[in-house]
Amino acid sequence: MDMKTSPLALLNDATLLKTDALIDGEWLKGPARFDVHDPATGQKLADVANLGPKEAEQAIAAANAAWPAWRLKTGKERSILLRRWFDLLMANQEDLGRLMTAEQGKPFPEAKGEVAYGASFVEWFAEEAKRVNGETLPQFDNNRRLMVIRQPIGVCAAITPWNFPLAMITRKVAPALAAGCPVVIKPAELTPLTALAAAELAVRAGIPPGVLNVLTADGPNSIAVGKVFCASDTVRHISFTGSTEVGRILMAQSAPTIKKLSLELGGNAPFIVFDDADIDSAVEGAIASKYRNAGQTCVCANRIYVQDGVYDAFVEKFSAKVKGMKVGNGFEDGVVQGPLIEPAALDKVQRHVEDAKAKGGKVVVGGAKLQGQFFQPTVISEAKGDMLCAKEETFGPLAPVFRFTTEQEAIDAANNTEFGLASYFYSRDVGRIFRVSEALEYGMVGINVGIIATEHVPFGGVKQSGLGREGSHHGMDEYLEIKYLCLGDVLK
Ligand SMILES: NC(=O)c1ccc[n+]([C@@H]2O[C@H](COP(=O)([O-])OP(=O)(O)OC[C@H]3O[C@@H](n4cnc5c(N)ncnc54)[C@H](O)[C@@H]3O)[C@@H](O)[C@H]2O)c1
Ligand SMILES: O=C[C@H](O)CS(=O)(=O)O
Repeated sequence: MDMKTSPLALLNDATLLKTDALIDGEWLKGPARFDVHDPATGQKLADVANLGPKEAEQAIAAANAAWPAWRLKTGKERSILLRRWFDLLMANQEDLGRLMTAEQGKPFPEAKGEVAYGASFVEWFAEEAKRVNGETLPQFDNNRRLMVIRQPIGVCAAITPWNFPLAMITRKVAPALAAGCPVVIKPAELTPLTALAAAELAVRAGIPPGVLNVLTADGPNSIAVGKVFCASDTVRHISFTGSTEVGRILMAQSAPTIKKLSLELGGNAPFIVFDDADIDSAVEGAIASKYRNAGQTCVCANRIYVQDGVYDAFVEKFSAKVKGMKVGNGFEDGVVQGPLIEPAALDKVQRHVEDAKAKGGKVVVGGAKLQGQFFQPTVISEAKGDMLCAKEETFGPLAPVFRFTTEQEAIDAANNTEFGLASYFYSRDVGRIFRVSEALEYGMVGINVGIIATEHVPFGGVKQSGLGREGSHHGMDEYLEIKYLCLGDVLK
């Protein structure tokens, strides 16, 4: 690695560049290594420990050994340690952002924003750790007392994606630790550096050895490690964020051990603009939702539906904004769209563009790959329901704009997918707002807004977008088991 030209040469704290895996408080070089590259330049950034099934078993054993002492801490004691971790994440926001832009590509300001977003889950669950309350119930016999307690589920495995290298980790690890569970994290092979730096800060915060383990692995070893997690009786909960396809695999692999699963999977978000919408506000919301992280988010607007009466005005205003977007290296001033994560991602966007054009779509802006792993921000008008971009998650900077006439037509089109994560619509008619909100088959609905996620809301989907919720007080439930106590002979 040529540190002279590497973006990581500018880290304020060079010791945050961790490349070994963390198991039981020890940094492990591992039996092999895999390379991590900068998607903007193709430059090698580092090589990282490439662990497999043997080390996965070690990490599970370490977590299980650390669990008794961790669960015996009071919620307040765990809260204090999580708060220290939050403070360290925020104190190192710039370095974590730099690592993230280097390995994932998102613009530096956006990366620093994700650090604050990811840290906010640690802050939130530091507080929730103190609120794991139980219940007392009316007795059915005066000689008994009935109560409900909630206890940590046990060793958790977290498998996370590359698009939010910190937030998708803390959204799982923070509630798990708060609830009293130890965790083994397997971060995406494309973006391990941010995860390892966050783990280093957790160690500095005083999270004990074995409570938080980070197992880095390349693609093939990720599959092998996943199988170990699924087959292990010690691992009681797998929290996965990633594609629906992999979610299905993990669900099937976990069936023999009846594991609790939290699945945050793929999306295909509709973004509906009605005639009565504030068009300028709808354009702003569509830009924010569609092109954040170069369109590589699970809640990006994937299909934009615009009612006939405002279709031309929306396409004109929206396209004018898209034309003005600056694409480039995430460290360059003014860049709002960085590279896509890998060549296959560009191929998928290009495939969706060519398919749309072949089926009558009109390219209004962009439509082509640029140098390297960059793709033009793209708008296609006259999009139709038989196009690939209507049925598949594009996961790139392509905005297909569909025309519709009636409210019911928009609802039916929006719901015509196996996915059900995020959805959006713009209207200022109160009756329509309630009719459409309640008719959309999605876990989340943005109304007159394009960005909806924050740490204290229940984030998650229905249908094949997943199981469970992350964030909010609901996020603790994934890591807690309910136990009913029936106490007899209490008056003797
Ligand atoms: N619902 C959400 O909150 C959410 C958030 C972010 C991303 N996503 C989804 O994730 C996808 C993009 O992320 P991605 O490309 O990293 O997804 P992916 O499913 O390819 O990979 C996600 C993680 O799973 C691991 N993995 C892959 N195959 C595996 C296997 N057979 N066994 C065990 N682990 C395996 C990968 O190494 C990675 O760590 C998109 O579909 C996006 O919608 C969803
Ligand atoms: O892509 C997945 C993230 O969950 C998106 S968000 O930042 O939480 O909205």
